Amino acid sequence: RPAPSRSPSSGAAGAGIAAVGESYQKFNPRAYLQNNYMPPRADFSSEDCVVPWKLRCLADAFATGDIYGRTLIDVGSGPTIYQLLSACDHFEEIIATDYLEVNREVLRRWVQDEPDSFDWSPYIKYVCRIEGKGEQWKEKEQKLRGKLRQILPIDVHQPEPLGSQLCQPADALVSTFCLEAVSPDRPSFERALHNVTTLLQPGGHFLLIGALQETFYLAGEAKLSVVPVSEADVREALSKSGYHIHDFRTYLMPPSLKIGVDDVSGVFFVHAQKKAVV
Ligand SMILES: C[S@@+](CC[C@H](N)C(=O)[O-])C[C@H]1O[C@@H](n2cnc3c(N)ncnc32)[C@H](O)[C@@H]1O
Ligand SMILES: O=S(=O)(c1ccc2c(c1)CN[C@@H](CF)C2)N1CCSCC1
Repeated sequence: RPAPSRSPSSGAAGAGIAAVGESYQKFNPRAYLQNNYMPPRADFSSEDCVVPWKLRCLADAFATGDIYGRTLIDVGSGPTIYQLLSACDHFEEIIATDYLEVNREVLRRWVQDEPDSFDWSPYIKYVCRIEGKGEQWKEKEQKLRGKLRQILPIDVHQPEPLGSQLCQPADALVSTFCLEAVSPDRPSFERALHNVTTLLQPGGHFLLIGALQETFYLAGEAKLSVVPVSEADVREALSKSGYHIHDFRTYLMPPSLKIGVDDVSGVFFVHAQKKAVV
């Protein structure tokens, strides 16, 4: 008998992952954007709100000047681009990725400035303001559109998440609300992190944002399961995948933002660096 396959497609782990993939077939990008990226969660009125906090985390990380290079890959982009706004001055090419064609199409339509695309201007204006470079928001919007040259399919549960499409490891990764939202349990979360780490060159930086202690979220008809993770769980997973953690911040979701679209308790931001091979 051949040795049991260790690929994620076999056994209980494979069944859990297959169920996640099935649940995403009902994911509605427009509903997801409405739930998370429009008021009340899209509130820019105070630095204490979740959007300013998250955009500040990303802007501060890039402002160090330590994170730059030729390519940055965004893992599990979904229908959103806010997570790339502070990156676009530091990379020649940004590669967006998602599991679903519906989300890749939403991103393509935004890049092409199609009339029915989501209005990210409040986010772009805010990032221009906190970066303090005097950049006009339309300038940053066009700059990001110009850098977003590839929008690729991805599956973080595969040992090679991008299949054979990646010619060389990226200089940096970004991933927001993806790994915990697509993993049925902690071991698959850790394996997914290990898999995406193969996309990053040694010494490369990873900006990882996610949900703390969340068990579900809604996106139209879809109700998606989320593996609840704590700060310690995230730190352990990063350590197992060979990262050094430069910065770890958490944000506690205020009751006013607990609006029934999920049961998230908080948000984490990590600036991690893949250890160079010695
Ligand atoms: C909660 S959304 C995050 C979207 C976006 N990054 C954000 O910050 O809002 C999770 C995303 O993971 C994608 N996804 C689902 N299964 C995946 C898989 N196996 N590998 C990679 N991405 C997957 C979904 O299509 C969805 O766009
Ligand atoms: O923290 S958010 O409200 C947010 C944004 C996205 C998500 C969640 C929370 C929680 N559920 C996740 C499901 F995976 C998706 N936020 C939305 C505005 S921009 C900063 C992030």
